[in-house]
Amino acid sequence: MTEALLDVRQLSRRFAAVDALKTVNFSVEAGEVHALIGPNGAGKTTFIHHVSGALQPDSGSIHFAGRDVTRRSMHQRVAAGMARSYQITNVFRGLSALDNVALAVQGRADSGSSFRFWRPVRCETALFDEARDYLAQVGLADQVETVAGNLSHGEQRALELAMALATRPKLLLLDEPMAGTGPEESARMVELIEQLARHVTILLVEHDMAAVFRLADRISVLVNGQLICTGTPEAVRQNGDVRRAYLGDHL
Ligand SMILES: Nc1ncnc2c1ncn2[C@@H]1O[C@H](COP(=O)(O)OP(=O)(O)OP(=O)(O)O)[C@@H](O)[C@H]1O
Repeated sequence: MTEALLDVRQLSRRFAAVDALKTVNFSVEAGEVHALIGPNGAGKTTFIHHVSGALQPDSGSIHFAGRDVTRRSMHQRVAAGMARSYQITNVFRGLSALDNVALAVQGRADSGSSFRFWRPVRCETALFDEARDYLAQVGLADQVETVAGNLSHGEQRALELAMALATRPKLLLLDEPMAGTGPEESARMVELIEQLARHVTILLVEHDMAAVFRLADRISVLVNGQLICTGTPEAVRQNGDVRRAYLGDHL
C-alpha cells in the first residue's frame, strides 16, 4: 500500500475543559479531494490549525510527504509543500492582483536565499509570467492589473488561491472557501476547485454540503472532537451515525 500524503495519527488537543480533538486518525491520499465536515464546534478549525502548524498537539503525530512534521513550524510545512488559503488572507489590498501573486512566487523562490534584491531583470520577467499563469488558472486573467482591494469577494478568494498555488503545493488546505460567497460566486468557486483538483491534492473544510458532496472523493465527519466516519460521499450519506449527528439536517 502506498503511503498517504498526509497521515495524522492519534492527534489529541485539549483547551481547558474542552477536548477539542480526541485521538483523531486521519489521512489524505495523493490526488484526492478529502472533505472534513461536522457541526459547529466539532473541532474542524482546530484540526486544520494542527495540520498547518499554527497549533501544537498534546499528543499524536502528523506525517506529511513521508516526513514527521509534528514539531515543524508553519513556514517549514509551507516549504515542504503545504499551502493554506487562509494564510494568504493577508493579501496586500493596495497592490494589483499580479503584484500580490508575484510576491508569493518570489517568496517561494527566495526561501533560503538572501540575494532577493539582486535578481536580474530577466528573472523578474519570468516571475511575472509565472504569476500571470496562476491568475489565469483561477480565472483572473482579465484582472491582473486590478488593485486587490477592488476585486469582488469571490475574486479575492480566487486571488488567495492563486497565491497558494504560487507556493507549488503538494497539498492545498481550503478552509471554508465558500464562506461569504453568493450562489453565483459559490458555483464559480466549485468549478475552480474542480479544476485545481486535477493538479493538486486538496483537504477541504466546508459547511456547504452541496459543494462538499460534489467535490469530495472522500469525506470525514468530525463530531465533538471525534472522527465518526470516513468514506465515499455515498457511504457517508448512508451512514446512520452521521445522519443522526449531523447530516440529518442537511439532507
Ligand atoms: N483557543 C481556544 N481556547 C479554548 N477553546 C477553544 C479554542 N479554540 C477552539 N476551542 C474550542 O474547541 C472546540 C472546537 O472548536 P473549532 O473552532 O475547532 O470547531 P469548528 O468545527 O471549526 O467549528 P465551526 O464550524 O463553528 O468553525 C469548541 O468547543 C471551541 O470552543
